[in-house]
Amino acid sequence: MEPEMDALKVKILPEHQSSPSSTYTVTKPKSKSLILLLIATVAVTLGLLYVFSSNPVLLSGSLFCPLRYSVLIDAGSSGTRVHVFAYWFDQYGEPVFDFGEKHYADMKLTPGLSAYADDPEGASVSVTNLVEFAKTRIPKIKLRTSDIRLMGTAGMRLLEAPVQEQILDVTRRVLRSSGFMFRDEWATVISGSDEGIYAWVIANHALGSLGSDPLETTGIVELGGASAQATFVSSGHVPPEFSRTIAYGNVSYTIYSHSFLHYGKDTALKRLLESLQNSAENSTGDGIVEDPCTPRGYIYDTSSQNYSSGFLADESKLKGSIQAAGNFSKCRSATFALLQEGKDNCLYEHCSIGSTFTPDLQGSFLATSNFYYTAKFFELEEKGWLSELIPAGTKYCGEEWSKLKSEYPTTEEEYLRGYCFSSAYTISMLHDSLGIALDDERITYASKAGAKHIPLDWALGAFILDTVTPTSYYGGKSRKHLGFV
Ligand SMILES: Nc1nc2c(ncn2[C@@H]2O[C@H](COP(=O)(O)OP(=O)(O)OP(=O)(O)O)[C@@H](O)[C@H]2O)c(=O)[nH]1
Ligand SMILES: [Ca+2]
Repeated sequence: MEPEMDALKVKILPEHQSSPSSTYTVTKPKSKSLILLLIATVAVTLGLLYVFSSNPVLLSGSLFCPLRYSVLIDAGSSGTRVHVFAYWFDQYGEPVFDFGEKHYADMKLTPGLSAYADDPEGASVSVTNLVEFAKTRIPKIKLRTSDIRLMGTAGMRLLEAPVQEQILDVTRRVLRSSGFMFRDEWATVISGSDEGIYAWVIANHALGSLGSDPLETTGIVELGGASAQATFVSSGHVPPEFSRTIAYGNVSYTIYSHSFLHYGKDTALKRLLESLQNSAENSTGDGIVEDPCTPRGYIYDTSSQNYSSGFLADESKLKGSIQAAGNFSKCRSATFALLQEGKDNCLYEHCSIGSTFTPDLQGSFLATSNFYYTAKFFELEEKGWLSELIPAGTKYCGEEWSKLKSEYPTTEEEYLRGYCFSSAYTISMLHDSLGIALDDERITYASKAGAKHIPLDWALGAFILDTVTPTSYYGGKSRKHLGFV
């Protein structure tokens, strides 16, 4: 995304703003005809201003509404992504967001920062590269007034606090010297509840339901690498520990938001394999236990370094005790058992996953991240996809690994190996545990939403919310109410 060049050739800048590179300097006219040319140019410009002023969008980002920039780094378990936003405030002081390629750019690097637990300094390379990418998308003159923030999610949440801080301190050092506007407290690990709210915000912004009737909004269920989120407006009772209230425009939303830590696709698969290994070690038979979530013939010789998330167990340790024996219904039962672990510690009227309360899901939902990747791989219909996933997963889990590799030669093995597991896990989570009916057409899978196909990345929701509502980031103010950005 090149900084948007100005539509007009002659800029009349507000006096407080230095003239950016795109402004042409009008030189002293040498003759009468030049003076006439200058007068004609100014007259045409004023005429255009009058015409355009009735249509602010055309003026946005160039004349009275200069582009502003913000950078957000999402430190996820399977990768770190930098998001670069260009935005402006219209003549009413309202922020204008555009996530098209002219005003938005992103890049992802693997592995995630949590993979540097044993070498926190190693995280600096990743963050430096992401910062350099961001700098290619923002005019140099704007860097010092553009904020950069880093938000860690489940991958970082799973680290011991001291290790988290070591990695965060490394990122703070890089961000301090980046040339962007930065404060140490802007590199943090966010709560799962915040992560869910941000994803809900971008989804409803994209769908145009942000600011409308709460019961018209769309919920989000997201299956990440190390955590899963469920976020939606519930008309039922929500205990305060699961309830979040956000105001957008003049509408207040009371939202159920929870992040199921350890229940991401990668961490759940790791837990399943570890539990199988434990039962192999405790078995009285030949010490080999079947793994119903991995296609027959798969050899557990992948060291976790080969996986982007770094969360999958070092599978080579599993050799000799676990045998791949893909079987969808057995995998669905095994993953359901995983989701029900800890249920006897439930303190609520009912718990959906572990000892966590979830109100009955209501309204429409978007299923994102690994739910999306799995449904997309099986080329399922967007509506009614859950019921289709069962036969598709049953067939896939029953295939030989060598056949799958030859059938999908361009699919990364890390992903190919996980589709048996993720198909069964999707059903045991969304249907068996959260109670979504298999034929419920209100839940669709997606990675983008709305007429403008906006990416459903929680980071975009964080950017929106922090621009329009006061946050601790700016001493209780929002970007909208601050002069510097
Ligand atoms: N099948 C498939 N899986 C993918 C692809 N890209 C990413 N993933 C998987 O999707 C998950 C990443 O989704 P994200 O929501 O970005 O998860 P994350 O941010 O890395 O992890 P969290 O810290 O839990 O949020 C990981 O499990 C990846 O292995 C893809 O192209 N295909
Ligand atoms: Ca994520």
